[in-house]
Amino acid sequence: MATPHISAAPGDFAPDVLMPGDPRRARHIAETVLDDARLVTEVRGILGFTGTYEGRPVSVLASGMGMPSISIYATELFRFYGVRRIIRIGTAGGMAPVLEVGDVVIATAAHTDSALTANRIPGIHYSHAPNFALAAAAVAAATSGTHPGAVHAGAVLSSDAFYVDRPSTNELLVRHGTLAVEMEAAALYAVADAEGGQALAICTISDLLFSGAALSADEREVLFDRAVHLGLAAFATA
Ligand SMILES: O=P(O)(O)O[C@H]1O[C@H](CO)[C@@H](O)[C@H]1O
Ligand SMILES: O=c1cc[nH]c(=O)[nH]1
Repeated sequence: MATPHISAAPGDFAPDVLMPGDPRRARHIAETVLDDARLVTEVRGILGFTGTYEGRPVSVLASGMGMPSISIYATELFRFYGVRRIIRIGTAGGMAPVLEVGDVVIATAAHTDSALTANRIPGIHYSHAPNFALAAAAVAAATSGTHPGAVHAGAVLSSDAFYVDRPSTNELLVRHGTLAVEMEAAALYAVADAEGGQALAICTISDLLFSGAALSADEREVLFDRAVHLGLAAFATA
């Protein structure tokens, strides 16, 4: 049973899926974190693998960039492949001055400028929230000492645009507690709600909007191990 965007066979995906934006990050996770990982789909170069982690089946599938793209993959996984939980392993731009490059943000809420989710329930300002058990388990793993390093929990902005100049909007968002900007979490949370699944986004800060500090593209591809292990801990304990 292939879908328009996934060529895997029934049963190829585990119920738990890690979802980075970048297909090469999906391959890196499969090759360095999972045991016995095998490629299960590569339509449009969006790579998906299934293996095990500490004996539990886990899949990893790239989402591509932006809310339309992650909405397609998350919907097809929940609706047609029996997937129950998706954790986005993303990068994000740091907005709040407390953040440093390499910090991890567990997205306990996602604001958005996108009409994609606003149109789901006309007239309603939809609340984009992760599954509470997954978020609580990731926060607990972050504070357990097993995965040291700065981890923050709070709201992100899921933006439709990467290249956009809106300093006053960003300032207001930070004043209202927003930590970082990325481009998928809100849509993932809305799809999970609509499809009866569970979702969470854990993002590594790849650059700082207020200082210009940034990871290189190569570093962005691999420097998210802490986020991956927090996600795997959340799957195991939620
Ligand atoms: O690194 P990923 O997971 O793709 O996430 C961030 O990076 C991309 C933009 O460069 C957007 O997808 C944004 O959300
Ligand atoms: O600034 C950034 C960095 C990563 N992802 C984004 O969407 N924005």
